[in-house]
Amino acid sequence: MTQSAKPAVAVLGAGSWGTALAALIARHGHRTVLWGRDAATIAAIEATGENPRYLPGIPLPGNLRATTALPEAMADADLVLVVVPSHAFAETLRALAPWREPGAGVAWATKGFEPGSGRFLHEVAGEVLGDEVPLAVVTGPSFAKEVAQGLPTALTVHSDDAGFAQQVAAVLHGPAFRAYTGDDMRGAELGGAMKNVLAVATGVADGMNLGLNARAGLITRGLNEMLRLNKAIGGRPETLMGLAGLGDLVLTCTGDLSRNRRLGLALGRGQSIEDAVREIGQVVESIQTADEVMRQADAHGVELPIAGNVRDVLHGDISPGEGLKRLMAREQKAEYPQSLFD
Ligand SMILES: NC(=O)C1=CN([C@@H]2O[C@H](COP(=O)(O)OP(=O)(O)OC[C@H]3O[C@@H](n4cnc5c(N)ncnc54)[C@H](OP(=O)(O)O)[C@@H]3O)[C@@H](O)[C@H]2O)C=CC1
Ligand SMILES: O=C(CO)COP(=O)(O)O
Repeated sequence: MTQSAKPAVAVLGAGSWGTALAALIARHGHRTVLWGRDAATIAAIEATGENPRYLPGIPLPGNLRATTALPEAMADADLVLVVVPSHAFAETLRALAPWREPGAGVAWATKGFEPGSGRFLHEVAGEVLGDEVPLAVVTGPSFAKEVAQGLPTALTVHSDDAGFAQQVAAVLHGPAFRAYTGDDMRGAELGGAMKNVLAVATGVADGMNLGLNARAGLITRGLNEMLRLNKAIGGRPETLMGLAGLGDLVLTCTGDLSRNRRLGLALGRGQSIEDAVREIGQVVESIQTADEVMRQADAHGVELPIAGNVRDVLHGDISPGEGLKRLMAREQKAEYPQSLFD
């Protein structure tokens, strides 16, 4: 640990969420270095104290440093927080590994699975970094813009290493930010990934003006899909009933700051996926995550009608209207054929 009692933190990924988390941590008095690959964005942060591309108009704390040099960001960092999109997760871990200080744990706020393999991110991290490195996932209902603005937020940090979960939570916890801890990495990662796919569904319904009943029905049955897959993959039900599941599901399904919801809204209004993604101009994790969620579901023999229809709409195989028809035509059944809480 550095001279001051507070751990020094390297935040890797200078998009909206990496910048917001780095600003939060710097405000808490930690030596914080934000790494990003785009020289123009990093230079602008250093020169103007603002991230003009991802968080325009929001002042960043004066003690936050930014760099494009990974070794510089990693030097003397007691804790590493990875906040790149899921498609860049493995390559970022491989890049940071040689520069990690001995004893420094690695946490991530990325949501999704490894594209292509469908592996959980903690599995990827364990393989790339080895068993000895403390790992944690940071997840929960948290729009970057609101965190950057200092608005009250609660999220959760899950790790197999209780001490590391506590260290990461302590770095994040502050006057406007509550960080809880838990030890269910699988459930926490599943919740963060699945809510993005389900947000597309509610966005589509709202884009088609299907009403508030439809939205509430999709959120609730979406939670049911999360709980069912969670049971199959060995996550704990309470994780999905908390910040990592229900909390993030409600936020993303109802809040127009969500890029995944906005994608659904655009599709429901008849826009093409290409145009919608171009207009959003930021990462929309559901596009890859829908495939990986369905890969997990198929592997475990779990039926996920909402997520499956989202996947088919995102592939362009069916229209949003056809997706709706399919969901409404499903057989009548018990709400909980078996308990998901045992
Ligand atoms: N924004 C939010 O409110 C929240 C986001 N998340 C999650 O955080 C993760 C990051 O998303 P977010 O910050 O929002 O995304 P943004 O679209 O805001 O930013 C993406 C960032 O990732 C960078 N990037 C893309 N590819 C690579 C790569 N191969 N190597 C290094 N950097 C790369 C981009 O760099 P460049 O500009 O050069 O393309 C950019 O800095 C996602 O998994 C998301 O789900 C979680 C909670 C909240
Ligand atoms: O994960 C998020 C909020 O918790 C951000 O959601 P979007 O990626 O849909 O914007």
